[in-house]
Parts: sequence; C-alpha cells; structure tokens
Amino acid sequence: MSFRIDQKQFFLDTYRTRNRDTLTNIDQADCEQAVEKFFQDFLKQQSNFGLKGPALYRDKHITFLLKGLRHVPRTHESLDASRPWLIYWIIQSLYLLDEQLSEAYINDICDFLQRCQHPNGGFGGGPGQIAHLAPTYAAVNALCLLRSEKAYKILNREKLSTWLETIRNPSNGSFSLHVNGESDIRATYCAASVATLCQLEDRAELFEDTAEWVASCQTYEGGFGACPGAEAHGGYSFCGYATLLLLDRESLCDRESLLRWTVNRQMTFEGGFQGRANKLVDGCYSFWVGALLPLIQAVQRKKPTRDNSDIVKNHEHLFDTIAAQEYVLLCCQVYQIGGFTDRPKVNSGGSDFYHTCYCLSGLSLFQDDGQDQTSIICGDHENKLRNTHPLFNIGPECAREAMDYYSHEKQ
Ligand SMILES: CC(C)=CCC/C(C)=C/CC/C(C)=C/COP(=O)(O)OP(=O)(O)O
Ligand SMILES: [Zn+2]
Repeated sequence: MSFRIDQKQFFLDTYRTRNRDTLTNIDQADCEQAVEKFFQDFLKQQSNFGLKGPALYRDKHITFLLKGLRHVPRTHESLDASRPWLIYWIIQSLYLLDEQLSEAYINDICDFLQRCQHPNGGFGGGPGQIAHLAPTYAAVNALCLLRSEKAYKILNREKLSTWLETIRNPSNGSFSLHVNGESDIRATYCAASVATLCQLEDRAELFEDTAEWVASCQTYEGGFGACPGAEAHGGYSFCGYATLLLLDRESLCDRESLLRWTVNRQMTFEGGFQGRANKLVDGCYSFWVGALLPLIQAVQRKKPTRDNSDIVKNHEHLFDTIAAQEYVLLCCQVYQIGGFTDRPKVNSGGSDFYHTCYCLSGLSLFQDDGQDQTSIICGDHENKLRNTHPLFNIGPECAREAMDYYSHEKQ
C-alpha cells in the first residue's frame, strides 16, 4: 500500500517535536527504533484490510465510545464540569458511525441532562453547577441527537430565554459564558446555536448588535479571534462565521479573506489542518476549520460572482479532501484502543472523546461534497460516515426535527 505522505518521516518528525521539551538529549538510534516499531505495527494493522486505502476502525471506536458513555455519571476531577460535553461528543460520534443508542441509554442520558439543567435556565457542567453557555450548547445538541419527545421536553425554553438575557452584554451585543464570566465569540455562537435549535421566540431582541460585535472579531489575517483584537484561530473562526450565518448577517464579514485564511490552514505535508499560523496540525481542526469550507461554499453557491461565472465550479480545488481524510484516518486513529487523537504518538497512544468527535465530524464533512450527493471517500466505501450539519454539528435531520418540534411548542 502506498500513502500520499511519507508516513514514517511524519511519525519521526512528530516524535522529535513532542520530545523536544522533555528529552534534551534524545538518543537518535533509540528514537528511530521506536518509530520503526510503531510504523511496522501500524502497517500490519492497515494491511489486514488490503483495501483501497486506509481503513476506519469502526468497531473499535464504537466499543471505546460506549465504554465512555457508561462512565459519564462517575466522571470527576478535570472533566467534572464538562459532563454534557462528554455526552455530546460520544453520542455525536456514535451517530456518525451509525450506531443506534439503546432505549436504556437514551433514558439515562435524559435523566442525567435533566439533573444538569439549572432551575433558572441553561445547563451546568454537572448536577448542581451554575449554568454556563458551553455545557448548555452541548446539552442542547445532545437532546437534539436523541430525537425523542422525552428529550425535547426536558428543555425549559422560557427559563433559557430569561437566563440568556442575564448574560447578554447590552452595551455591545456580546454574551458572557456565565453570569460575571468572560465574554468571547464562543459565547455568541453557543447562544445563537441554542436559540436557533430551540426556536426561542425573543431571538430578534436577544441578538440586537451581536452580529456587529462578531464581525469586529475578524482580523486582518481573515479568520476570527476570540474577541476584537485577538489572533485569528480555527475554533473562533468557526464560531464567528457560524454565528453570522445563524443570525442571517453573513454579509457583515469579509468572506474572501476568510476563505483565503481558511484554505491556508491545510498543511501540504501532513494533509491535515492547523488552528492558526505557525502551529501544529491537529485532528480537531478537521471540523473547526473544515466546516468553514462547506459553509462558505453554501453562501457562494447562492450568490453569483461579479462576472456571473459560477464560482462553485472551482470548489473541489479549494482544498485537498483526500489528504484531509488521510490525515484523520492514518494519523489520528488510535487503532489499539479505539478513538482519535490530535496527532500520532509513538509511545503513549491515548485517544479522547473531544478529538474522536471532531475528527469524525471533519471526516464526515470531507466525505461529502455537499453538491449532488456524490461522496469522495478515501479508502473503502465501508469508511462512509453519516452526514453532519456544519452549523450545529449534529445530524441534519436531528436539527430539522428539533426546530420543527420547538417551533410548534408554546413557550
Ligand atoms: C463551541 C465552542 C466551545 C468552541 C470552541 C472552539 C475552539 C476549539 C477554540 C479554540 C481555543 C484555542 C485558542 C485553542 C488553542 O489551544 P492551543 O494553543 O493548545 O492549540 P493550537 O496550537 O492548535 O492553537
Ligand atoms: Zn485538538
């Protein structure tokens, strides 16, 4: 099997980079031996499949994710305040892998998320914690992914609206992540996403001036920073552009410069995306940066260019979709234990639910050209994932059904 990138050299470079700070006197021979062993193991795994290209270890990922889901109620220490996130990352990943959740899991998730909802609106990172926009976004996405009335009914929309009012900054239209918390572009995205999915009735007043504040976060580089004046970054660029689309104010930003910045985040050597200039490639940017491309293309498709030529004709050349898929499949999959990571690790191969969710979500977007349902799949067709909605990052029908339900529910 031949790979587009020099995989072995890549592992070697990554190994050296990762050990630069901890091992000052790294022994060259040991290093190359470790990489050689890792590479041979890796090739053995891949050749078991003998397919058109790299394989997706679907069953390993499902086992890893279900095991994680069982442990969420007992999660503590560093992830104690991120439990709705853990649920969302895991069930979005299972959705993409086309693994149906059992009724027992659905009931347990509903009960747990209900306990995370604050009596005054919004969700905390766990039961009894203060409401925060990040776990609120994760909890709402998770409820939508469950696609059941029982899940939809958990959400108190009236209280959610009241709470959002209290964290809105009326002086400039931005939002704080929680009462007295920091204000950044993640907060405006989380607020706009939940207000749209839950069809909050006071959306117009809630988001007065918000789009102008978000547009002021676009930097001279083309991407968006966390707040006005901050460095452009993939995570914040996604939040910024998606918010403008959710608020139907996309025309406030400089789309051409955002597109230029976005396509330049794909690295020619690794094939994956970095989050900002001069930093390392990371699998999670497959979604945060990767989702900007279909979002921008969807807008371009609607609008003719100045000379009336169809700009979308060129869309396939905007980035190398096969290289982007290869990075996720070859460099981020942890085939020994399932799940995904940011970049290859020779010694300790840990995966996590955050990278599993965003590697799979990015891979799903790369596999779908969004135009005429023609998929561009790297490897065997068995690698095909379900589609995700690039604005919310849940299944497109999950978003549609939730909005349909809430638009008919009296607030
Ligand atoms: C909806 C929501 C909560 C979105 C979050 C978006 C997101 C991923 C923001 C990234 C934040 C950031 C500056 C990371 C840089 O970390 P780093 O310096 O370790 O990474 P880098 O070297 O890749 O920049
Ligand atoms: Zn990452």
